Amino acid sequence: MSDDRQAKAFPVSWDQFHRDARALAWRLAAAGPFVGIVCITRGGLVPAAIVARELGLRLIETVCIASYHDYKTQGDMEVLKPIAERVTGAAGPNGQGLLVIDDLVDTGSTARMVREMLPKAHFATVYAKPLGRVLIDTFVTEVSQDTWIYFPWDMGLSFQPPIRDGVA
Ligand SMILES: O=P(O)(O)OC[C@H]1O[C@H](OP(=O)(O)OP(=O)(O)O)[C@H](O)[C@@H]1O
Ligand SMILES: Nc1nc2[nH]cnc2c(=O)[nH]1
Ligand SMILES: [Mg+2]
Repeated sequence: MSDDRQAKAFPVSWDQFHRDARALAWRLAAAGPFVGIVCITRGGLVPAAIVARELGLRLIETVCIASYHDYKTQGDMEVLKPIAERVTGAAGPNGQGLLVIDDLVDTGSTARMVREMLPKAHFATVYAKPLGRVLIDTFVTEVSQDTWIYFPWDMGLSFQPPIRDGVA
């Protein structure tokens, strides 16, 4: 989503993210068991840590994919690091028993690419937009396609001018 005129901002605090990632873990507890996690970097690292703690999983792998090279603009997908054979070897055929985690699915391009690597894995995200949600087995909150989610690791506290100062 790159049209700023339509974009709705959805800022997520650390507290909120922790609650939502825990809610994801509750849902995944009923969908497992899983032999390990493959998190899609970088956004998947934080929810993967929370879910791994809740589900007692210690085999954690990354698949490193870059696509949004500029803020809000998706470019060519690049796999910077594939999934280690040692991890796929611990799972069933085609990734059966592996849990793939990302922070969100938007257009679905990232999830689609990882799905090709692990067709039978269970895909989970904390947030989902309509275009990509069909690719995800478990998610917590759906937001509209014209929403931009701001994660707590992308934000900081800043001064807000009093409302009165903005009133003409
Ligand atoms: O469904 P899509 O349209 O593919 O978009 C979703 C992906 O975009 C973001 O990652 P990004 O590529 O920005 O990299 P990052 O996780 O390193 O921030 C997000 O973390 C997802 O991985
Ligand atoms: N932070 C963030 N990254 C994204 N990548 C694709 N969609 C989004 C989004 O809504 N927020
Ligand atoms: Mg990402």
